[in-house]
Amino acid sequence: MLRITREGGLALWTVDRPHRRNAMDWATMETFARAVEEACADPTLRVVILTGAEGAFLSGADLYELSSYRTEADGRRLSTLMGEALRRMETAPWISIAAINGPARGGGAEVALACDLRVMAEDADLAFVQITWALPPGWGGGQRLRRRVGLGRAMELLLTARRIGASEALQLGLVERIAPAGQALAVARALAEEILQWDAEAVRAVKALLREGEEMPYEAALAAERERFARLWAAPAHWAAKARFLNRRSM
Ligand SMILES: CC[C@@H](C(=O)O)C(=O)SCCNC(=O)CCNC(=O)[C@H](O)C(C)(C)COP(=O)(O)OP(=O)(O)OC[C@H]1O[C@@H](n2cnc3c(N)ncnc32)[C@H](O)[C@@H]1OP(=O)(O)O
Repeated sequence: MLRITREGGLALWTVDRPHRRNAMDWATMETFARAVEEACADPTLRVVILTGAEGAFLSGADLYELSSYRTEADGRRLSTLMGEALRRMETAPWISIAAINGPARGGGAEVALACDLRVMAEDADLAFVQITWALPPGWGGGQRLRRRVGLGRAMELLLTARRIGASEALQLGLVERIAPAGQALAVARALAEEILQWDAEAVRAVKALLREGEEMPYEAALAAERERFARLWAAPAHWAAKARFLNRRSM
């Protein structure tokens, strides 16, 4: 199951199947996909933290349940359901943070990569183990990994399925912050609070311009960035922030 709690503009999504090390069964994947859609329709949501229950992040898809789904159509249903949900998360107006609190395997590593930001506990690890199941990645993790670490390194990680510890993950640019053991969620919350202090429209603009810049020709991305800047220049939040600076000596 996916447990969802909400505190103001922050939502916490916890994959809660500890007896399976938070492997996602169909019901959890469908709930996850629905949660992404509903979150995209909620203008008050600003940050989603995604984590796993009881010391594991996500161990991918549920290998027990999936062993009864053997056809190509089943494979397509699986890669479409999660592939589309993760893509939607990338274009969502809110910021997603993966709190990697324990092992992330296969599809679990792909989910982490699709988030906007990642905090990883120093004793957690990530592994793209798809090849050990005679599969390539199918939830978009191959493309995301290549864009992040380059072709050769992505090839090496996908073809060895080796475990990547927190300091290597940081060095490779696979995660943005490292947390002490047991503190991934706390550090992710602190990161969320840092983001929540800023103007919501400006945060959305930063995400949008960085995400769209990955997909647009350079000149078009620069033009889109200039346009977003101009729009927010005229917004009240910008002038309120400037007024706080300009008036600070008269207070
Ligand atoms: C189809 C999508 C595909 C993809 O694109 O990659 C996948 O995601 S396939 C799944 C890929 N994931 C894995 O291969 C991970 C397998 N699990 C592990 O390597 C380890 O369990 C762990 C995650 C490193 C945790 O190890 P540990 O802490 O030692 O726990 P256990 O191994 O004892 O597991 C406890 C319990 O959980 C069950 N489990 C773990 N992972 C899965 C899973 N992905 N699906 C179903 N069940 C899982 C494990 O079997 C144990 O239960 P019992 O067998 O009942 O004891």
